[in-house]
Amino acid sequence: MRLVKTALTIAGSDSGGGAGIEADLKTFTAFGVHGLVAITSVTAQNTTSVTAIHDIPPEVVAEQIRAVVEDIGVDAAKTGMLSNAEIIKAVAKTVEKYDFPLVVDPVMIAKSGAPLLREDAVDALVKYILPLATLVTPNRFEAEKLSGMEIKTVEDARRAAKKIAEETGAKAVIVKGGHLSGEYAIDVLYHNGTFKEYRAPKVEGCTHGTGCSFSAAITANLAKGLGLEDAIGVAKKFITLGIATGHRIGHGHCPVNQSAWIEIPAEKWRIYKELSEAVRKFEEMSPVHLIPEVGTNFVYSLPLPYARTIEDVAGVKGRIVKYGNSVKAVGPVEFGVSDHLARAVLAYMRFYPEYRSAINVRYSEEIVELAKEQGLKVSFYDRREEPIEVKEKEGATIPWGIETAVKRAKNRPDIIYHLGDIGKEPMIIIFGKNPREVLEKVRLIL
Ligand SMILES: Nc1ncnc2c1ncn2[C@@H]1O[C@H](COP(=O)(O)OP(=O)(O)OP(=O)(O)O)[C@@H](O)[C@H]1O
Ligand SMILES: Cc1ncc(COP(=O)(O)O)c(N)n1
Repeated sequence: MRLVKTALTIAGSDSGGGAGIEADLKTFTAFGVHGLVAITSVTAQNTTSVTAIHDIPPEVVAEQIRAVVEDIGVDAAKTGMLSNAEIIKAVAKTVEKYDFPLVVDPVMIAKSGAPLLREDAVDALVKYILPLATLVTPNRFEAEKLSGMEIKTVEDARRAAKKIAEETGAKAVIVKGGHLSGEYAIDVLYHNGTFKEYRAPKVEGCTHGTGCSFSAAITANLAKGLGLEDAIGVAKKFITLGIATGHRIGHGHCPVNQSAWIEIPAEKWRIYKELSEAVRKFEEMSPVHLIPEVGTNFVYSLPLPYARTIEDVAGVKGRIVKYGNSVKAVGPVEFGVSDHLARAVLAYMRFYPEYRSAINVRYSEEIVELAKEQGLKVSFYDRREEPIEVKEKEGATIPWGIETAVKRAKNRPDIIYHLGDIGKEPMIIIFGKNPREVLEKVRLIL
């Protein structure tokens, strides 16, 4: 029995790795599905433009499909860029022999504006491929072309989805709302005579390859056995995260980040383990004199671009407190449990992205002097210099303080302290790349 599920993408290659086959394979991997490919066309492409297109002979496209279906087996398939009518006919003739679910992303024009489907091939797509589709995933412009209607609102999208399904014989149609105006990205599914909406807040981010990755995510989840509506629900979460966390590469439309889906949970687990271990070691050191009145926290953040809010930073729930002659973590390591120190590390990471961990300890002149003697770089900020507009903004003091201290220092400071204010205890914060490095600095001042 084959334990791993397989998904096949029949699509073009994007040398920029943002869309096409490359996006599909990364998406399949993110869902733990083994990816198979039938390449239809090789494009020379980056984030700004498509500069060459070389179509693969139709019989070679068909043979790639046959080769993998007959040996490995395909649990679900998708099509992307099909480029010309001959390839479309060859693909239709081949896939109709098999009974796997088929998601059709009717790719027509790249985000950068280049046509990826010949004008005269649209009819072939409608005639040969759409009748075989389990789901068709047009964006606004593709849906306008396929339905012959103008789409400006979600209501228009509903009518277009129904019309495309009824006229082409596709089993289901989802008209995507990425190109519609409004604060939500709303996709409208028409399936079994009913409508369902999928919505997510529109995010600022990277959108090259969204359509490819979205349809690949649906395909992967169909391969895993989810029903169509559930598969789309997962894909919607996946694509929203991928857009929000895209790496800003190239000079044009940056690509969706397909790894975020697995990288964030994996990183969170590593952070949890490393920080828990470091907290245990800190307890063993029993540094009672380093614990301030408000307690100590010890934090470790997700790397950028995933570190966005305090929810992305792990800390000790209830902080670390004095307990007789020892120190004790009140609760376990969790994400989103630190406020002040998490803000400090997020602010510090804006200048030094690799420095993701920090601990706060009691302020005293001796500790600061000792740190300097040990070769640690020290900087500070003065809460009395805080501008009024910063004071009035909730949660803005610490980022302002860290920025001020970082800018004041000639070199990267290992330690930043402040002398307190009315009702605010003075404090020292020690930064490091990871909890282990932070502990080494704590040892130096012990
Ligand atoms: N800025 C955004 N924020 C959140 N979701 C978005 C955004 N833009 C697009 N989406 C979602 O991404 C998915 C793909 O939609 P889109 O309309 O961008 O497809 P597309 O134009 O085919 O993509 P592409 O051609 O870039 O590959 C849909 O679920 C859509 O709602
Ligand atoms: C090979 C290939 N397939 C599909 C797309 C569409 O993606 P986008 O509209 O995001 O450019 C593309 N640019 N290249």
